[in-house]
Amino acid sequence: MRANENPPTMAQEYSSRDSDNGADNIRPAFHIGQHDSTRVETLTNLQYGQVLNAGFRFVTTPITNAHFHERILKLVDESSSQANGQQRAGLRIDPIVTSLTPEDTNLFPEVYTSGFVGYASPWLDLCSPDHIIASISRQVLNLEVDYANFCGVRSIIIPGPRQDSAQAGNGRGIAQYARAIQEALLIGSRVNFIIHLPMYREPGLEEKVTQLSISKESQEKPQSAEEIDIFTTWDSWHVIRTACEYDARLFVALRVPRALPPKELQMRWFSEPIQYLTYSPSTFQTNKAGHPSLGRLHQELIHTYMRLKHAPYFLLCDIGPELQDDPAAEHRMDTSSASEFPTLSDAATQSSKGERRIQGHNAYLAYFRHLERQQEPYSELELNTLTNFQDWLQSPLQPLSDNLESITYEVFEGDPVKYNQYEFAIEGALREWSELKKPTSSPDGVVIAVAGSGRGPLVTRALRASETTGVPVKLWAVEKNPNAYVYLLRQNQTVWNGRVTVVKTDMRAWKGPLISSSSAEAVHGKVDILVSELLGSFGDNELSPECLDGIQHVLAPDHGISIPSSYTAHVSPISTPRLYADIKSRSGQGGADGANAFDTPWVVRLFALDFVAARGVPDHARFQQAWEFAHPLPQSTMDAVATRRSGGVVGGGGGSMAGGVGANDHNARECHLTFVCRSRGVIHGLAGYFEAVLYESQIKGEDENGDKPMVELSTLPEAIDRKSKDMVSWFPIFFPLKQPLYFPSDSELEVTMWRQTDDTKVWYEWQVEAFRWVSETERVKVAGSDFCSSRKVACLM
Ligand SMILES: C[S@@+](CC[C@H](N)C(=O)[O-])C[C@H]1O[C@@H](n2cnc3c(N)ncnc32)[C@H](O)[C@@H]1O
Repeated sequence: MRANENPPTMAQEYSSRDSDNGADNIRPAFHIGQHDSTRVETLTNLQYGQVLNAGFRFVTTPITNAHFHERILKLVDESSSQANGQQRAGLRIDPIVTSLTPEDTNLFPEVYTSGFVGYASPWLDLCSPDHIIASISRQVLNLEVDYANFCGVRSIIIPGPRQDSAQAGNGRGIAQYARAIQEALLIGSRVNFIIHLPMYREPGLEEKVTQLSISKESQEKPQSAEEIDIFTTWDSWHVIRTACEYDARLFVALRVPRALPPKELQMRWFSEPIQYLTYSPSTFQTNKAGHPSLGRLHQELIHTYMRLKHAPYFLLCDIGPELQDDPAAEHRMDTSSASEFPTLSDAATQSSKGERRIQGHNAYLAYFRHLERQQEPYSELELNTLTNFQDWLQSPLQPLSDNLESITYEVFEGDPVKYNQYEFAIEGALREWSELKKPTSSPDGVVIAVAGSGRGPLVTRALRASETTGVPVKLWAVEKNPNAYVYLLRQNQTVWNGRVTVVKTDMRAWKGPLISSSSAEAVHGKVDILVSELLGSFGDNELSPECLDGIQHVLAPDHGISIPSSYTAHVSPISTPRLYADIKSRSGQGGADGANAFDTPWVVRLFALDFVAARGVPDHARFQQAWEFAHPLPQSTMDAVATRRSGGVVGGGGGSMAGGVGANDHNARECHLTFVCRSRGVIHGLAGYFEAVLYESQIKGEDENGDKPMVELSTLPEAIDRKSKDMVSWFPIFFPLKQPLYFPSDSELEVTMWRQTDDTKVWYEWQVEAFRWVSETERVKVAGSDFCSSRKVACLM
């Protein structure tokens, strides 16, 4: 995990224990709330109790009532006639919505109010091209937000932009909507804002929401299937949250459609801050027994979303329960309209909603409880570690310049997969030594040095490999951390039976195994197998190349090998709005982490993300290799480095790269990669991974296919299961962009990265540009990120 801080543990409320069958299975818990779109007044205490008794955890409430709606409609009417006169006089005076009166609302602060989720008036039209309607809508929203905030309501759902209004004026409507939300965020300073949006706009299913006023002709014409652009709702959301600067109090309530869109869009939403998944009767199908159910794809979607640490809640809309004890409820049923929300301005459309209040509505809730029980239980690893670390930003470790604590080593040692792979690799190498009769640097056996031994787990594995293969070894443990050195000495006494020689030194200053110190000058021997684990989440970011270069001179020149023998860094551009918001809020805070929050790569278990690059495009894979390092370096490179360093002071033949101008130039790298993106989107940075070849056998035809077996590590999502399944020692690294970079559909994202080095430090630089083909031969740049630099990622000193 390369973790030096721990996230808060997964709260118990995020999981449910299955005690039905006596098993101790913990699985994601479903929090299910209820929304009734015909409700025009706050629930009474009794009604609230009924909803809870029916098995719901929370319920939505209107903030204002029908009286207020009527007052506003009157204001719209009056203002519209006045506006005609003003327009003729060349004036534009916006009407003023006066404050709420006790008649305008039934919501008052009560002990249970914080259990309510406010639902802003559905008849608002914040995008309206009619400035009177837009202005009144905005003012009403502000009043409702302010009042709900006062009452202690902690979340308010706001119906998303009306499509017909939003489309008017070339996106002006959405901008207007976004601006109104931004203003409301300032007013309701303690409230979370949740924008209720469909996953995508389904032609013909566009809700006929009642409005303050809009002419019938402006209702959109039905779209044909080919015309559907499934990203338009996401576009609107992107405009809104961008205008609100990724405010941490802004979320989405996602209306799940009956026909799910392609995975691409599902994953796009997965990466967004979804607070609720909302379902109405139309989402469901009926099973053979006549009960509501959801198809396999819907179940998969729920399963995927429920693995999130902050999993969305479910909001069941218009499925009951009937609140019969309230006389007004009956009345509401009779007068509600066929549209989703009641209107006073269009009585003609009113009809009974009785048919939508399906009998046996609790079947929906029962079905969701059934789905809850179907969720796969968390594995031990998920429960104790992986879920907690989801999207949790950590500073990369710097084991060279810092001395790690025992607890950090303990975390490393908790992952057997890495150590198993190392043991296989050492076994393979030892077999090679015995089968090919390779020379050894000591008469007592193959000389193995574990460089950077930590508390010694690789030493233990090397001893085990020797026992398994029957190949005798001489073992050296080299560690610069003085505290870990004490631990290693103790391990040698208590566990390794004195079979290991422990040396406390920076490996770059080590002169090799001491053969004799009796004469005036100490004699040092060579090492046959150099084992090290100095890899970071991006492979080279913990300075493995520099450290190994520095110790290479102790390796037997003709036959010595390094485990690992090579490692590669890989990147992919990703959309991670939640991480962006997190980094943005840190960057405003100052402090060690905050000041340069965008100039730092972060180690993070990326989870709520969307890989924007297409898969399977020849030469433009979703994950691409940035660069590679291999060990040992060819002698010619070492000679060139030595020449460059010749002016510097390097103690006793050590290989330190420090001390001479340009001595580390050979470890600089650069890459320029092109990623193809079919759908439009936004990226917030680059996900970084690594792969390492620990050992590749020199004995041909050794495995069942006659190939040379390879022992590898990989953190790449596409390869980890094949190469090092269940390995959790490393989480990915994230290179953030200072500003989100939006790109149109069919774009190419060009990523340029540098591994920079001088004689004291190593750092990364990165930049992304978006291009689009405008003809067969011409490509134009459509967007570009700032130039980003980690300034200093790791110190060589
Ligand atoms: C990532 S830890 C691995 C520890 C151990 N091998 C394991 O797998 O648990 C890297 C270790 O290398 C040590 N190290 C890093 N650079 C070193 C250097 N230049 N010389 C000696 N030790 C070094 C660190 O102190 C740390 O103990």
